[in-house]
Amino acid sequence: MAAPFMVSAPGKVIVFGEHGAVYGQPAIAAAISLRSYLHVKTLSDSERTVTLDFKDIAFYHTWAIDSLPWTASRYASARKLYQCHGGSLDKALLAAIQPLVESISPDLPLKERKVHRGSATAFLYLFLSLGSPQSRGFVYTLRSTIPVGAGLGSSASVCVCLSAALLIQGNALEGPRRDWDTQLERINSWAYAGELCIHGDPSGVDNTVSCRGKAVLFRKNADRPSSITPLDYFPTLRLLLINTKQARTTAEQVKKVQQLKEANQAVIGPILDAIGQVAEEALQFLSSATTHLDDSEEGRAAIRNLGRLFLYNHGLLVSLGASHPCLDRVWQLADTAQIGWTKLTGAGGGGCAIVLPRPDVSEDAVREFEREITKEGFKKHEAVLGAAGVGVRGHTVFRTGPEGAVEEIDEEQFANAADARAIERLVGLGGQETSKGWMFWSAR
Ligand SMILES: Nc1ncnc2c1ncn2[C@@H]1O[C@H](COP(=O)(O)OP(=O)(O)OP(=O)(O)O)[C@@H](O)[C@H]1O
Ligand SMILES: C[C@@](O)(CCO)CC(=O)[O-]
Repeated sequence: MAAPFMVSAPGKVIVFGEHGAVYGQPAIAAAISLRSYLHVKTLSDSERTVTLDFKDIAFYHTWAIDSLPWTASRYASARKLYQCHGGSLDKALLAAIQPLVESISPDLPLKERKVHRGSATAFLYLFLSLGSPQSRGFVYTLRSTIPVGAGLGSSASVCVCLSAALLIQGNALEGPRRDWDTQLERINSWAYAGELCIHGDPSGVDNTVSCRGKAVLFRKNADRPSSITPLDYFPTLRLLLINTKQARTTAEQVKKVQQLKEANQAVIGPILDAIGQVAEEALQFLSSATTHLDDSEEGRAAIRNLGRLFLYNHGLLVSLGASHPCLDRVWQLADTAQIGWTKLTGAGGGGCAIVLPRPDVSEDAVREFEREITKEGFKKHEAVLGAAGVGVRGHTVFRTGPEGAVEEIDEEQFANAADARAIERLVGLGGQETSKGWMFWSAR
């Protein structure tokens, strides 16, 4: 029986360019140290079932492998090539999955049912595309330190984990030690298919940065693959990440902007273009050899310049209706106390804001701001930008495994870890990372 293994992928913040990204404008996104972790256990020959144990959304479901609609998968014959997915989903496969998904969590309120069904759709689509009717049974246990529905790319990191795990199980990856760019493309293309199942019409920026890690400039192209430029020089920016805990879904937010655009192209089109212009200007500025975000007078001026771009970007998103009174409140608190420049991040409508502190702000003022934020019921997350992308842990997954002995992670302990810190301690990654036993498909 194959030994258990674990894959992991990070969440993200969009620093500039959300919503514009859906319409082909550039966006700058960075991976964060909050991550999803997927533990994969192979069952014995006689147990021909596949189980999802997605703890963060309290979703547990088992399917008999023989009962799945294998004949609907157009990939069945091409599976051995593991060809990358195009920009749209296979409608016949989606339709075949639908009855299975509709029977999930029937007694839960609609909102929770939708959450379960989104994840189940993404999983079944990928399992039927990349698995096989002769497949062994598996249990997939997922834990994440990324808050769900907060604009931090939780769904993308889940989709990257599922794609990587299923490709590993299908022997379609050679391991991070060689030709990792091709492998990353493969993982990313299937992760995007998962995102399409959950989000409707996403740009692909979230799964791309989750896959590759660090920071990227992303641009969706209509008629050819998206352009992805790794931003290896991306500076260590100090950002405060404030979660308003106001849940919303990316799919609904993207749809709202789409409807706005359809209703008034003449006004909304230029706003989306301007969002792209801000990202463009930020890129030129950040990639300039003369930009240093240090404590010198020039460094301080550079941070103020970035703050100005935060201001523009947020204002444009507000005019698209992407803000929320809670996000406005974060903005107001940070502005009144002269803490720094605030911008919503991700799809908006709730979720998270990022605050770029002024270069001259005192630590006392930041602490007071954090107290105010907590009083409002918001939560500050500690997140380091520029984290590693998709990774794998397990000695026997690839021929060239990690160096040194790697202890197996106890599935029970992982499934029942009390909180984010306990998960990170157990897996040796995330904020407390030692990364022992982990291998990543990109240079760290
Ligand atoms: N930890 C998780 N476990 C299982 N499924 C998840 C998890 N996180 C996200 N999902 C799936 O993705 C959906 C979340 O999408 P949603 O738009 O609410 O947030 P997000 O991905 O966190 O935000 P964004 O795309 O703006 O960064 C959920 O409804 C669920 O189906
Ligand atoms: C709102 C959006 O631009 C970012 C979501 O993180 C949607 C997308 O690009 O897929």
